[in-house]
Parts: sequence; C-alpha cells; structure tokens
Amino acid sequence: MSQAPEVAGNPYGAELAAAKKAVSLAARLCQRVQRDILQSDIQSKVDRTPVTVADYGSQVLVSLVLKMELPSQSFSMIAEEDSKDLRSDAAQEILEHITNLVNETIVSDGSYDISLSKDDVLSAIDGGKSEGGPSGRHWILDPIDGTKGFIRGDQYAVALGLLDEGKVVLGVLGCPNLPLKSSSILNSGHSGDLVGSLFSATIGCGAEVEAIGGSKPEKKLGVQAPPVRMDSQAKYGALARGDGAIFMRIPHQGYRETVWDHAAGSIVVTEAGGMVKDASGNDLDFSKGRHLDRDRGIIATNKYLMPLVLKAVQEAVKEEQYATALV
Ligand SMILES: Nc1ncnc2c1ncn2[C@@H]1O[C@H](COP(=O)(O)O)[C@@H](OP(=O)(O)O)[C@H]1O
Ligand SMILES: [Mg+2]
Ligand SMILES: [Mg+2]
Ligand SMILES: [Mg+2]
Repeated sequence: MSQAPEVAGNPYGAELAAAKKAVSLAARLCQRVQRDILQSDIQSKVDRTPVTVADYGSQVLVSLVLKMELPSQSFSMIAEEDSKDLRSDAAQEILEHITNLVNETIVSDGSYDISLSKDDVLSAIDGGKSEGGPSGRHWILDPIDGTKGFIRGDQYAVALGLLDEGKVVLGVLGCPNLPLKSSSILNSGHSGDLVGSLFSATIGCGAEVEAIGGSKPEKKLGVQAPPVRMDSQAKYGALARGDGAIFMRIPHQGYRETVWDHAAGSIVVTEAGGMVKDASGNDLDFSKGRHLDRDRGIIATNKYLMPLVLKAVQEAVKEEQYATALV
C-alpha cells in the first residue's frame, strides 16, 4: 500500500497529519476572535488568569479533528481548559457564542459536514480531563498558550503534543502572528512578509516550519545562535529556527509548571538539534500527570551553551537562597 508522503518513514505520520490539521483549524478560529475581540469574550479563571471564547473554541476544534481523523484510535487528552465555568446559567450566552464560532469555523473550512450543539461543545471541552501518566497515548493541548499576549494582539500559540509511553513523540505549534521569515521578527516585520508559522516535529524525524495556511514545509530547522520579549511557546519555535540562542523560564518558587505549556515546544527544539532541561540539568518528565515533575526553571538552548547557562542559573539560584537565608 502506498503511503502519503507525510506518513512515509514517520511512525507517527498519521498522528502528525491529524495534529497539523487540528492546530490549523483551531488557529483559524483564534485569528478571527483576535481580530475583533470584545471585553465580553474574556473571562477570569479561579487562579485569576484570563480565558477567552477562543481558548474554549480552540480546545473543542482540536479534540473534534483528532477524533475525526483518527477514528480507530482510543482518545485521551490532557488539556488546559474545563467546562465548569461554562455550565452556570450566567454563562449560557458565552457558551452559545463559542458554539457558533466553532460551527462557523467548521463550515468555513468545509472538511466536515457536522454541527455541534452546546452540549457537544461542553463534552468536547471535558475530553481534555485526562490525567496522562507513563503508559499509553495521551494528547497534550494548550488551546491558546499566551492568552495574555492573545488579548493584547501579540504572540500566542496553539500547542499540541503527543505523549506515548511517557515520552513526547510529536509536537505541533501553530503561531498565527509569528512571521514565517526569521528576519521579520528582529527587524519588526516588513509589509508583505508572510505571517503565521506552523512548527512540527516527530521524534527521530527532525523539525520543520511551514506557513500556517498549509504550504509545503519550507525548511528543516536547526538551533544556532539577540533578547526578544514574546508570549507563549512561540519562543520555542523562534529558538528552534535560530532566531535566538537561549530561552529561560525561572518562575517564582512554588509555581507548578503544567505539561501543556512545554510539550509541543520542547520537542520542536530538541528535534531541531537543541536541548531543553530543568535548572538541575535533567530532562523534563512529562509522564507524571498534568504537572511537570522538575526542578525549578526551564532552559532551552543549543548543546554548546547549555552547560554554561546551567552553571550560571545554578549560581544565581544559590545566591538567591543565600540572600533569602540572610533576611
Ligand atoms: N505565576 C506564573 N508563573 C509562571 N507561569 C505562569 C504563571 N501564571 C500562569 N503561567 C503560565 O504561563 C503561560 C504563559 O507563558 P508565557 O509567559 O511564556 O507567555 C500561561 O499559559 P496560558 O496563556 O496558556 O494560560 C500559564 O500557564
Ligand atoms: Mg491559561
Ligand atoms: Mg499555556
Ligand atoms: Mg492556555
């Protein structure tokens, strides 16, 4: 049997094609919402972080496409959002808005002849409640990573990874506002440059970037060697193609990182030849459920700089602990 080019030589070819399709469709919904976002589209979660109609809509579309494209596979997904806040009477209007957005996006794409009810939307969102773990396959989804950036009109990413027997084996990062050409970020863009990058990586097969609209993959990625402030895992994508040399994240003590904030981004960087470690130099462990089990801090860089950055971070953390002990 002949295989589609994307499937040939890639043990996760079918999953990769489905993941790209899912992220691209979700990104289409996000782009539309970002263009004319209203205050009423934004809600606040219990942890006081924002969530928008697009975070929910993106989660619904990704879960829908994965199920439609991979009908014979059992489905488990660890995703950021849940439907709790949408089930109250006060949220019925916003739920209707999300349902309309999802259905309009499906119609505009034309791939599926289906229409979702409000209940379908709620259960699709709750399809992301898996606890993951070291056995079996689990999708890992951040429907919008960098929601604050998204609301500001800046960078954000739709980030989808696949965990297989405790290892991230595939990642797709949709970054609708990231110029396709690296130079456009550093030179703050030229009119006419193509905007919207879709990064993808499969274990052992390397990483690629292409236009989010779905052109042929343009180039293989390679991590090479200025600071750029950017929301979301778009940072991992930018690093993977050599726009920067180091990405470091040292959150306040006690903050627990979630798997969906790093799964897709980290495999895109490692498959481009880079490294992603915690502050102690260990690999990130995605097999412990919804949270990452790791020492404080995450560092992504190339293999030459990693030892130097680790040393500097460990010294800085020691100095901070010493200063805290003196207070
Ligand atoms: N106090 C905190 N410290 C570190 N990260 C936090 C945080 N509160 C939220 N986050 C996470 O940081 C992510 C955004 O990362 P960045 O700062 O790189 O854009 C958020 O993802 P979401 O936008 O998906 O909620 C959220 O998960
Ligand atoms: Mg969030
Ligand atoms: Mg996130
Ligand atoms: Mg998010």
